[in-house]
Amino acid sequence: KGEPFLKLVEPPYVDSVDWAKWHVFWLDERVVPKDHADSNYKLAYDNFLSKVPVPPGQVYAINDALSAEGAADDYEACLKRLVDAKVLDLSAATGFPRFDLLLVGMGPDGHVASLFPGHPLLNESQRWVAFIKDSPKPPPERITFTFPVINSASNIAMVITGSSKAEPVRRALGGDDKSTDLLPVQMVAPKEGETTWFLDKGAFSSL
Ligand SMILES: O=C1O[C@H](COP(=O)(O)O)[C@@H](O)[C@H](O)[C@H]1O
Repeated sequence: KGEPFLKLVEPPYVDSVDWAKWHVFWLDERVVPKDHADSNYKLAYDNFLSKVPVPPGQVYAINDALSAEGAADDYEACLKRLVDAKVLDLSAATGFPRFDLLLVGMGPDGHVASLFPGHPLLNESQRWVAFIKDSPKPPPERITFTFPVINSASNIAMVITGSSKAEPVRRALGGDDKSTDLLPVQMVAPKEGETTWFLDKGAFSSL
């Protein structure tokens, strides 16, 4: 996951980044302990954050001692405190937080973050961070940024690998999708930002 960004931990890139300016968040997280094999924090820490000097106080993991509801409330409150402290901007267009860059993956079913096809959370319009307890992909309990937050970002990097993702990539980018229900990946449409797609041969193979 996020393979192109792993180059950043290697020379010459690692020395060309001002890591002290970074604040790192999770677009979605599974409600499991931070050292659990399913933890997105663990994935990012093991492969990326343990290798670069981002100040630990600027790495915002979820509170894994809380329930899914509690962790979503706590993460949203954390974002609101960072807006008050002027660490995080609000989008003038939407009133939701405006992240500089979101690194977004996609599942073979077209889900992004923990926003799954046909789930009521796709229509969440008020919350910044929501919880889900019936994720069709295990583990079932997660928290996730909502679409208003995703679509307020300045830049979105869609990083998608593997032929199992070719069909939803085709629906999103092929320009000939006649389906009436949009896949979550088709709902990624930043209002004032730019989306860049990073696809390997497998993910690109139906285009
Ligand atoms: O569960 C999740 O799945 C997607 C995609 O995962 P992949 O294993 O099919 O690459 C991911 O982007 C999301 O953030 C994650 O929590």
